[in-house]
Amino acid sequence: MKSTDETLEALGWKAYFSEQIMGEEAEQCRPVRVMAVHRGKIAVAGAGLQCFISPYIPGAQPSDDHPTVGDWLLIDRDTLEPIRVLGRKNLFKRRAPGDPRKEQMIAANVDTLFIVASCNQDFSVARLERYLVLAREVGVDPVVVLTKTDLTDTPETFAAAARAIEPGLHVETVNGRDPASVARLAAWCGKGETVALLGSSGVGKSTLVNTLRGSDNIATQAIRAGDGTGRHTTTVREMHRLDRGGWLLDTPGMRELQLADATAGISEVFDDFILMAQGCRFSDCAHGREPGCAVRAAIAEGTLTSARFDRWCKLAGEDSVGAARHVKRRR
Ligand SMILES: Nc1nc2c(ncn2[C@@H]2O[C@H](COP(=O)(O)OP(=O)(O)OP(=O)(O)O)[C@@H](O)[C@H]2O)c(=O)[nH]1
Ligand SMILES: [Zn+2]
Repeated sequence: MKSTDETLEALGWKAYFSEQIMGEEAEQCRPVRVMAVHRGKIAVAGAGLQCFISPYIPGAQPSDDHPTVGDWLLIDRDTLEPIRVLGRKNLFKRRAPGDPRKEQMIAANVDTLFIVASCNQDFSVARLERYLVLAREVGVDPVVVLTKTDLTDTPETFAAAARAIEPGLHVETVNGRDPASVARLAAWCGKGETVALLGSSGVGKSTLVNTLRGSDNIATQAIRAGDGTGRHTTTVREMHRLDRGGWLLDTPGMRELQLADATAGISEVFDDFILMAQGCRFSDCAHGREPGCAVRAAIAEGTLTSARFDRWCKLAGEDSVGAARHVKRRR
């Protein structure tokens, strides 16, 4: 066990978690955040505490929540044994490679998801929409971060295209290599805030991570030192401290998340579209040549662009089971 001057708030403790602990439990247990998951042990941090403990909760059922990185965990004050995982704000998971029936947890309790894209020929509204679907599905607030502003004369054109996806969507343009420019993301990276990043290969995620992490990673190093195995501990999943006091959950699994992991979220990004489709004469309207199709009418009137309609069809097709089910439920 190692003592630190870390407070729970600095680790991301919020009312959402404290409200889950009642009288007796509060006396016998203390909350800690899971900072890293290793084989057979987890690194946890609490108010004035950093240590490695066993991830196995005595008496837990296979269906119970098991600790993953980002989780808040109650541990026994005396034995440091894990007691239970607190209810999560959100959970990133994916189908386990090799066994699609199994789910693999990636990260929990993320406050903000940076959806990263670049201001160049790789920019794609359709791709951004997919990531937004995923953010909605997971229940995390998205911020679109458009990188490589230094390589274009018109970053605002890209930003405008992204903003048009959804009213109120946060879109920021940055030069990922320039700390002064990345400072635009400060509001989401402050003390106790947890962020994660998603985006295609080459858009500048690693560059952004390096700029956001800034100088040194004191907390992680302390945990590693406490482990006694130095810097080469095989870390499966880990939280990284950001320069501004926040935390970054950056794991290989996070970056590989696919739309297949999102199911019902499509309907939220395309909420207006789905409402419109409820006006079709036939409940199973395919919005083709059917009479009384409200969607075709909206396209003709110009209230719905055919490009957006095409994107919805494409997304709904890729995720047909989930999307169809969700649309039906809402009728
Ligand atoms: N000019 C400029 N180059 C950038 C910017 N951000 C990233 N790059 C460059 O773009 C290339 C790809 O950046 P990475 O940070 O490796 O991209 P990534 O998203 O982590 O890519 P993967 O590791 O494949 O997922 C590198 O050569 C970076 O130096 C930027 O804002 N401006
Ligand atoms: Zn229709």
